[in-house]
Amino acid sequence: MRSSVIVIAGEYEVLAKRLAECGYRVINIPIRHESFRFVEIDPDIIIISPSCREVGHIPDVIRRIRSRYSLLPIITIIAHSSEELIISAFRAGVNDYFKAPFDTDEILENIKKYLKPERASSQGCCGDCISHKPRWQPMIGESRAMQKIRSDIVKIAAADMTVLITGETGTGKDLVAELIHRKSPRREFPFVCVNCPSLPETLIESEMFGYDKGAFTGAVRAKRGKFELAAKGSLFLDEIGDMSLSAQSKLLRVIEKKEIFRLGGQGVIPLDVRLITATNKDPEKLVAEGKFREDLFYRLNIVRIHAPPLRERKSDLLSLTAWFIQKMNQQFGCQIEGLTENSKRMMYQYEWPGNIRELKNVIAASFINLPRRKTTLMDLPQSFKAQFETARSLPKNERRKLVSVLMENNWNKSRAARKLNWSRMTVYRKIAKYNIVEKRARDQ
Ligand SMILES: Nc1ncnc2c1ncn2[C@@H]1O[C@H](COP(=O)(O)OP(=O)(O)OP(=O)(O)O)[C@@H](O)[C@H]1O
Repeated sequence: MRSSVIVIAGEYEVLAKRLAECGYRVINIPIRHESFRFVEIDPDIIIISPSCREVGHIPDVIRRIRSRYSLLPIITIIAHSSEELIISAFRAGVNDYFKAPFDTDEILENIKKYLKPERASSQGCCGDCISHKPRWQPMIGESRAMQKIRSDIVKIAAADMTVLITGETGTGKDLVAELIHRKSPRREFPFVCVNCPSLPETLIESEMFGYDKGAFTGAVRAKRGKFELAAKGSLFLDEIGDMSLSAQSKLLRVIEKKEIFRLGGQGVIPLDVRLITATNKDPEKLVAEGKFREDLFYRLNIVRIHAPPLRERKSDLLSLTAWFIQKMNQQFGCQIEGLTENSKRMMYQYEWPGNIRELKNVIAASFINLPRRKTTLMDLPQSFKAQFETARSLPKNERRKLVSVLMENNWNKSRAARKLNWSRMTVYRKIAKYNIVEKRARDQ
């Protein structure tokens, strides 16, 4: 088994030396101007250790890494921290943070916790590859919608068909994909996950189909692509709606021919994988707009599962909250029992645009204040409370809400998007959907 690879973004010589002594392969990269595409490195963990001048970039750096590597453990070391910064780091997806100066042994212990054997043996590069024995996570929720999804998963898993999972961001599509694999006859074989937008255009073929030795300058040894790595198992193509048109045509060819060729390879490799794809976009709309090939869409949309937004299954809020609190209790060595009635009320009233991921991040951030027995309103992160207040002050009707925020912000779409906690694309989409025309306040 190869040694675990630890990337340190920024400087921390003492720690780097100690990790190397412990047998880890340590790679140091700069924080600034870094693309965070670890194509060759395939790290097991990343430690972000910024200089004083770089501290403010932490949330952005974490977000950029997270967008490509949804499962990669990220730890940050902060010398001059504020509560706000730590919360932003959690919201951006960090797993753990340490305040410098820290005890090196303590951080070593924590690193071990994140280096699970299955991760250390995973292979791959862009995006995350989950190997034969992934750390499976349960799917929490007893709402009618979740019960339906569970029973659909069981039925779909047994039928070896291509699946398309749709749903807003953070609704648990990755989890659904993992469950389909886990319950399928292919469960003993790999579940390989590819984050489509993180695959650079120039590397798509070598990453997906692999290459033989000497296929191009620098190909000193043969490499298996994702399709081969997933042999007899499942290949999960996440964020398929963001795949370029040229990548789509390559994928279509493989699906139609049911075979792949390695770059520079002679033989044909028959395809034996189950394809699972997911998108947080509306695939029919992408097809209508010419952004997604219709022929490919029909090949992928054989069985469909839709993960509903959290606002439509609020009865799951309490069990999800309890689950995340329990996980954080283990992580931080706390014994929090749950939420106070006021906190619960606030959680119920909120619409959760970031869905379960947002809920998880809010709970994680509430641990910063190390609540005593129950999480009070005081413990909930300030940013969440501000978001809640904004949402509450807006009209319920979505069109009216959007118009009112646009007017408030002088029709600046970026500011309106920030205020609504939507992406700019969502703002533009909704403007089109509701036929909103920029007018003076009195005309709307
Ligand atoms: N039902 C659930 N029970 C427990 N945890 C969940 C559940 N659904 C989602 N999560 C957790 O919420 C987070 C977001 O889920 P996931 O990454 O699967 O969402 P997604 O829909 O794939 O998001 P995106 O479209 O942004 O990729 C993950 O940490 C996941 O483990």
